[in-house]
Amino acid sequence: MTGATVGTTGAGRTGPDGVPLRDRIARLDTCALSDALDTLGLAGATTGIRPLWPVGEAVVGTVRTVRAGPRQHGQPAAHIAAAAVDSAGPGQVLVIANDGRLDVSCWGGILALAATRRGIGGVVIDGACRDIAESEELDFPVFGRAVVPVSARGRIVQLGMDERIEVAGVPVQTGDWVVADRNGVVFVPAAEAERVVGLAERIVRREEGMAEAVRSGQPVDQVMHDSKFPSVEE
Ligand SMILES: O=C([O-])CC(=O)C(=O)O
Ligand SMILES: [Mg+2]
Repeated sequence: MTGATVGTTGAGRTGPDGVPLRDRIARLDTCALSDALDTLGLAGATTGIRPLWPVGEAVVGTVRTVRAGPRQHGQPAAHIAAAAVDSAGPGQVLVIANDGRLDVSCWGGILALAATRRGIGGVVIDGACRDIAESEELDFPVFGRAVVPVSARGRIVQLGMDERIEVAGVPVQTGDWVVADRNGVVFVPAAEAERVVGLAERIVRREEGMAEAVRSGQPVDQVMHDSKFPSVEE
């Protein structure tokens, strides 16, 4: 699946063929990126986080992190993620760490409306959201663990923004790349992006060769045998 590029960070950087890094990432999918991260021994692929409406195009962009947590006092407080929405923009994807909690939303239709008005590319939540029909209506991609009716209001707040967070056990920081598609969500550390993307491109070419071999009648047990997977790093 190819994706809609919404990333800006790194936009000036180009590969050997002069193609900007973000365009190269947009040609890849989460599976190829996950394989490249695996090969390099890097964390980045998450499990358990999926599109919460049938998002067609992949989301590709740079991360803005939000750390959510329980509200500690009874004073009126800013709504979860409101400050992040108000400060993010085109090319960015909000990533909300809420420790995988499924008992409370940390995203909803009003936030999605505000996010689309700012050109934000989507949201990835290690937790739950609500108002999913409103996000779908807005064509605003939402990835997370669950949809629930229970409001964030009075329960959780934004504890931090642009901090290093963990999403499904993966360390993530503002400026990292995120790709989210029907397979799930993968983060690519900004400092490793060139290496990961270059390797993922080679993995895609290898898979194209394997598919061609199957089409030409080779048995799949040969095509997919472990011995056909020499180090793709060389
Ligand atoms: O309170 C929430 O969970 C968020 C919400 O409904 C909205 O943004 O519309
Ligand atoms: Mg709402």
